[in-house]
Amino acid sequence: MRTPVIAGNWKMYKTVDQALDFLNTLRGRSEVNGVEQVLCASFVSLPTLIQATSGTEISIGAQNLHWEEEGAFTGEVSPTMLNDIDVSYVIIGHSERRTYFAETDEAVNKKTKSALGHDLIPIVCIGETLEEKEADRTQETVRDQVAQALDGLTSEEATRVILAYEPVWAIGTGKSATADDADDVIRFIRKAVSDQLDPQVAREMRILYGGSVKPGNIDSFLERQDIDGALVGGASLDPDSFAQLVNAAAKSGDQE
Ligand SMILES: O=C[C@H](O)COP(=O)(O)O
Repeated sequence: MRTPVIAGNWKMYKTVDQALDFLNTLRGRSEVNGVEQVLCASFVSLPTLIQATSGTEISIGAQNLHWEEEGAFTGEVSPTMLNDIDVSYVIIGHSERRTYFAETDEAVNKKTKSALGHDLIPIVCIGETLEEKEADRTQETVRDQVAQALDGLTSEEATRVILAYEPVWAIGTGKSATADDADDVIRFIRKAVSDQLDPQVAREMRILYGGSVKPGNIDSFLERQDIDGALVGGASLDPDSFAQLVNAAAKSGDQE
């Protein structure tokens, strides 16, 4: 059985004090069993958040990393540095990084390998743009992104990857994919993983949906067998709404 994951992507929101306020309000409100809850915050807040969540069921993730361990790469953060402060997860290849920071599939692959080599759990984002969707190229796009992200990984490594299917047109727009459409694409992704690696990896790999997920629509995604949780932007910024998402996922895990 795959443990559901609710990962909040705080993007470039929240100062250190605001991050701590969030945790203080969240305390005791989110279910601790049967679900992995992850908060992916800015690099600046990570050490404080890790200290504040020590001994709790909340895990902390970064939103990016460089694949090299060290070097002359101004402004970058290495996997070794994330290890040093006990970060557990890292988002890789988010569409905002692909669009605004020219992150390529090749870089996504290098970062994924580097994260795995440093015991970080990569949350690798894939998804089609509106233009690709309208040209009926959703499957082709996600298949290529998955193929390149997982290229060269062993089955054992690939099983540790979490994929997040985030249609770019659904991110921050309030217009989520329908559960039917998300489910269709995620089943297609599972089949692609099975063809590329092996059926067991496809059965064990967690695949999340992301794009305008909120407490009001999370159940429709979680009730689909192939959707293992969500990567959430806007609705993860509020502790009450994040707790509701986590609790919904814990409940969905109970029912399986
Ligand atoms: O990483 C999260 C996604 O970009 C989704 O953001 P959103 O929930 O605000 O649409």
